[in-house]
Amino acid sequence: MESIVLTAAIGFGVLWLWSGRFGFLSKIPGPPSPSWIYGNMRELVLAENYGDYEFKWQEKYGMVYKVRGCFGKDRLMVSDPAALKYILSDTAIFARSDQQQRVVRELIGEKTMFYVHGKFPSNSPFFLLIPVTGADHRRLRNIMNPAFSATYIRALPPIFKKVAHRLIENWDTVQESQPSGEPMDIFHSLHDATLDAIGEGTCHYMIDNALFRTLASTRSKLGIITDALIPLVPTFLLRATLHLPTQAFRLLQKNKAIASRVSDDLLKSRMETLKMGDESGRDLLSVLVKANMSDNSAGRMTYEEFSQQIPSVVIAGQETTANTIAWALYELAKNPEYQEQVRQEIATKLTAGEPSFSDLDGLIYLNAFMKEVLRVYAGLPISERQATRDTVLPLSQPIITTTGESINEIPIEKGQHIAVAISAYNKSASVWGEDALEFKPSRWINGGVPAGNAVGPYANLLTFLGGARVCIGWRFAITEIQVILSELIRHFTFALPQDSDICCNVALTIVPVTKSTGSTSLPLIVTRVE
Ligand code: HEM
Repeated sequence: MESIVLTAAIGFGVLWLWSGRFGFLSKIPGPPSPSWIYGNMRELVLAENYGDYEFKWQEKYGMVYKVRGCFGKDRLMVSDPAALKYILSDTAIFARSDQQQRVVRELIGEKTMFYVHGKFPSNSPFFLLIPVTGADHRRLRNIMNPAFSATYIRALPPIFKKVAHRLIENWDTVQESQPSGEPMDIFHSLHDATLDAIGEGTCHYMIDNALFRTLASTRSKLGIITDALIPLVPTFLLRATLHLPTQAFRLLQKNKAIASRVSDDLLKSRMETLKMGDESGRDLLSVLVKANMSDNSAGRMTYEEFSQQIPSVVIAGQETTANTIAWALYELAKNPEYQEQVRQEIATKLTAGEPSFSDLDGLIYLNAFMKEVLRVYAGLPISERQATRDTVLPLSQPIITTTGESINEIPIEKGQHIAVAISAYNKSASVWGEDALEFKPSRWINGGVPAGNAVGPYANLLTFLGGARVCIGWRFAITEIQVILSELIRHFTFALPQDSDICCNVALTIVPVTKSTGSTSLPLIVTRVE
């Protein structure tokens, strides 16, 4: 009996691994795969600088091509605007991949807005039955949207300015304790600052930095294999693994427990305020607590849903924003002239008082620079999707198949993995021109950027994705970056140490890594402006 079950399981596994190998996708061109185990994944995610291979593949094969994943599974890399719009518009056809869904469910829970969607891709041998639908995602977004609207975000610059000044004090203290001109690692303190900004900007609450430490670490060969195997591992085994006593898993469990305790405290204290009749709060916490107390089923949020949204927002918004500011300071350190131009602009256009929305919008050089950072250093370079049913992907430009046909659309089979190539879209020559790979803030001033027909919500960038799952916090992030960057540039100059050897690695988001030490860090020479 045992041998029958074993043979059936192996047969099923082999079938699953080989499924799709002879479909239409076999005609889509792409780079040769150097390994059956890793496919092209090592080139994709372990490149010394993110995109070393990917951007060349895009140049050679165009905006839709095929790469091989682990164990021979094909995936489609997509940066074609028409295809992207189609993929991002309908979460019922293109859901997050089963690998991502399982990780999110174990790390946060199945009520987080990252998790809820339509049908689940069901070609995985252990596919899950999810008791929620796309309607739950829409309901959660509708409840949360007012706390991320332009009207609410307009109130945030003073909060972000306070956060920036705490960071400035922190850097002053570090500077006093070290010889002048010595490099200072700014990476981790930026993460603490963006955690403060999210806590105060969404809940008027200071999240304890010492407790909620970032998990940023880079990817490894083992991580690639683990990612590929996750959809195949039974849930009980996955849960048991996450409780293994390794440093990373302990930190993960601790963060989860803290997030749940913080949510409890927040709910209780804000409920008290509301019961006392103060309904004036418009921040995310007030919006969520009011929804939890609501009698109207369309606008109601259960306690479980409430407690999983706060950690989701922190996870989504802390690292992405901190890394973007880190890359901005790195580029300023590389471009001393542009840095001085931005500093002059801030000195003449921003008073020492509270910056308003329109003051921030009027900073031409700072905004051009920020857009270029968001374009070149898209925080999340790839987002995975999986088709929940057979469909046809439209293309804005025809591609030539390996059999020589010119095609304007690609048939997609249920279960197909799609990589939404965010960073590649932002660097595509057909969208941004021949100098797309260069870091060039002036393109935003001289009118060299595409107008209209945007895929993403801001400046035609895909950095915040687009469609139904567009980043809910994109306005929050833009305002936060504008305020924190302008205060840091006003108070400090930034220069690269002589032996600087920073690489751009991918963890989940893209992080600066010092090549000689292998550590996630960004040492810069930071000097007070007198
Ligand atoms: C530069 C900073 C940021 C970048 C580059 C960024 C990027 C993204 C991207 C690409 C997604 C889509 C992920 C996917 O579907 O695979 C996303 C979703 C999300 N982001 Fe952001 N984000 C940033 C800042 C923020 C901030 C500050 C917040 C909150 C305060 C936030 C909250 C969220 C949430 C809750 C989602 C999930 C939306 C949903 O599934 O409906 N993000 N973000």
